[in-house]
Amino acid sequence: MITADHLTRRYGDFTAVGNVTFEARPGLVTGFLGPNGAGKSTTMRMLCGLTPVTSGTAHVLGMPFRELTNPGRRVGVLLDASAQHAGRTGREALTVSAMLMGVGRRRVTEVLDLVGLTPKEADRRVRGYSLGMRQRLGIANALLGEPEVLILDEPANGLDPAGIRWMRDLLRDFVRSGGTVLLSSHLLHEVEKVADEIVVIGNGRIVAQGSTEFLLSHSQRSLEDLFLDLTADVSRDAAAPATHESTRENAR
Ligand SMILES: Nc1ncnc2c1ncn2[C@@H]1O[C@H](COP(=O)(O)OP(=O)(O)OP(=O)(O)O)[C@@H](O)[C@H]1O
Repeated sequence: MITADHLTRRYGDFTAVGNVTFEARPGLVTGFLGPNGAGKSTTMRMLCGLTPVTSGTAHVLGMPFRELTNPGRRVGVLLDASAQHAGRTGREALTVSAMLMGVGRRRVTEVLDLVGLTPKEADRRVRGYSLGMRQRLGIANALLGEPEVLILDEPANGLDPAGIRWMRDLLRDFVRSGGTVLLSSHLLHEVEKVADEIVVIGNGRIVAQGSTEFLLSHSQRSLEDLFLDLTADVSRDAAAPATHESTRENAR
């Protein structure tokens, strides 16, 4: 379970994230959508204790992320695939993480195989990796500790079509076995296929949330049309965030 409760982050006078409240529940993929600069990464960083909150609370598995002992064994995080040590090989990067988490080396080979990085690719330095390969390595790192929760910021970015399908199957399998997934993405067709629940953020505020089925059945439109409508003119001065009911009005 992931819980954001009135989560707010200000930079000076600017509210990057304001009063964001939502849950991502076990057994479900929760899609986190919003235009560029809407506040998705800031929210995810607050959930992972990497950006301090101005007010509100962020809990993962019932506690602040920073209070989890050995967090990598509980929560798999991919926030920035390019933030990997360029001078290490993929295998070395994973081996260091495995050592920190107390995970056996065999798991490194397992996750490399799982994400489709060949032994030859795994032994190349990360600086020579394509975006898709970095993304696969980041996903491998998130899966390394066999966590219960995945927090993934645009994990499909740079993946080829086979990779995107693989990712979808992986996430569906993960939640089928009781895991929790929070996933941000700009690939709306993909989110429509993979997400059970959707949270839409615009200018730092939640503009809609609910089950994918609910949102789509009430709008009678694609997720792309609904998203573009909901985020077309989100005003920073807008009143309280939309709930299921007001989303229903919007979606008509
Ligand atoms: N350290 C910072 N200092 C000042 N402003 C920041 C900082 N970090 C983020 N912001 C601002 O907060 C807002 C939200 O940024 P964020 O990266 O969370 O958006 P996003 O929804 O993830 O966007 P994208 O889809 O482009 O990745 C943006 O206006 C951004 O410029």
